[in-house]
Amino acid sequence: MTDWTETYRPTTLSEVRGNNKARDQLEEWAESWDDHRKSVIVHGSPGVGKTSAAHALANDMGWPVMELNASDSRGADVIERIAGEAAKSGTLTGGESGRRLVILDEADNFHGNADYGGSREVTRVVKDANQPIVLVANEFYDMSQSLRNSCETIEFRDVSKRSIVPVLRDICRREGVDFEEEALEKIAESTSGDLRSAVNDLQAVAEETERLTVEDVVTSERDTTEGIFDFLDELIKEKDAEGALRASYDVDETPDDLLNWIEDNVPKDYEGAELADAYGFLSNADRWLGRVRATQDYSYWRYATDNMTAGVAASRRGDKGGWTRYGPPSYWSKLGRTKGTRNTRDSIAERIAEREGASVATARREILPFLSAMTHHCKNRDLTVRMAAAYDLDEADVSFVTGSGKDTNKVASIVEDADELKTTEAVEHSGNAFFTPDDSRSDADETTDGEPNGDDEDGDQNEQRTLTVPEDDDSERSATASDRSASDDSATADEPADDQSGLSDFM
Ligand SMILES: Nc1ncnc2c1ncn2[C@@H]1O[C@H](COP(=O)(O)OP(=O)(O)OP(=O)(O)O)[C@@H](O)[C@H]1O
Repeated sequence: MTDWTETYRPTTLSEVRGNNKARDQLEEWAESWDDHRKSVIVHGSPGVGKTSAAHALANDMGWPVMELNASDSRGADVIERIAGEAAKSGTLTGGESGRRLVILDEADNFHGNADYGGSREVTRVVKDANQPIVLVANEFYDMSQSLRNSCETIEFRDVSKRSIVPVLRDICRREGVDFEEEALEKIAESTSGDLRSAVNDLQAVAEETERLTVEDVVTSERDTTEGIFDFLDELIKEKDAEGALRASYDVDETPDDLLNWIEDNVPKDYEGAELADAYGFLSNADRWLGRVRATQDYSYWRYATDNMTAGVAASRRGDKGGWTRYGPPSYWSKLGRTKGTRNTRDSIAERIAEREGASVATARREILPFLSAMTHHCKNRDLTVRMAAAYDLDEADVSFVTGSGKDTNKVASIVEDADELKTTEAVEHSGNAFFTPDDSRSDADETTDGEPNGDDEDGDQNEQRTLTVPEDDDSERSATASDRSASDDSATADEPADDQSGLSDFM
């Protein structure tokens, strides 16, 4: 059976769904390339169509493609030869115009890796290019600043459920699969903005059934996640080090995902010294995973797995009983997985901790994810400005917390306003915690209203602070601070960690 993600890969830009703005920008970039001669970085989460868009663009423009993948090629000379030559040569077998499109996939993996010549080499090639180059990356900030500065930037957002469903519907029709509309919605919902996963899930379920129903989707979800819940129980509560390692062999998760699952759930049962020890092992595991990413040497996975399983089990002190509500890893914890983002995250968490009188761990695991959800894409501008002022956030920080592009005017103007706000008395002398999302309503004006009204006279009837959190271009979701105390099993792309206790407990 052919892979549907390949069969239904967009061949023209108009088939790239859910990122209209980015798509238009890409087209514009290509059409005006002769005038500006800049390369472009296309970045965003996995499976949202970045690489497909680059290929579709080449197709639309009639440009042959030359693709280079960071992990396939070893050594600076290879980069030089392929990207350099291709970039310089206007006469190679190009299209009618002599143009060809160079696609540098996994461009965030070149960074700091001597084997690949590091990012300096790439930056040089990219700067000197005589042909258009698209650099595709998941992690914008894993690329060096000079590389980022020498390129235009286009962000691909997670694909909204609303955009995913029609893609699935279309595939079903073309494959002759009968379906319940709701089943498609369920798939779209559970794949959190990743269109490739949605298509994969659709294919997996559709192959097992005559008519695709919601029940099929739910059953298949349960089958794939049941294993992990049993494993967490064994790891966290029951098995010794060796048993935990063995149990992990049966779990159908990548080490990266497994680490996220463990990291998010271990604090539900461990505390104090045992938790600190467990985190120590998890951060070792994380380092090994980083090494795998940097070198593509998968033999390091073993050390990562040893640490996250045997290490965590060995950290346990005393018996653990009872039933624990484990939950899937949050989008947020996945974000902390790379060095660049982790450093930014930790430095912001430290500032939050200081101001709020909370521990850094609480700031990182509880407060920051919450703020991130509330200021998603800076839509709640007023709140974002106040937050930036309260925690001294610069543009990179604001971009990190909100998910907005760092170089956007929006982020720059927020930081400017925050600087201004910092000089006003209100903030200087407040000394109050900025973050008070509990129900005490003691200083409602410090936190937020949904409107960017800029005045401070709203210490009124804020019974419940309702914040409108935009999900993406075409849909909106609302959340209230106190809603967050209620446990919610479903982790979606932009929701913070499932926090059983409610944030107010930590304040
Ligand atoms: N926006 C989209 N519109 C249509 N199909 C898409 C889109 N995004 C992803 N797909 C489907 O998912 C597959 C994988 O997409 P693609 O490889 O382009 O994603 P990506 O963002 O480059 O991910 P990665 O960073 O993991 O390479 C495509 O072949 C296509 O089937």
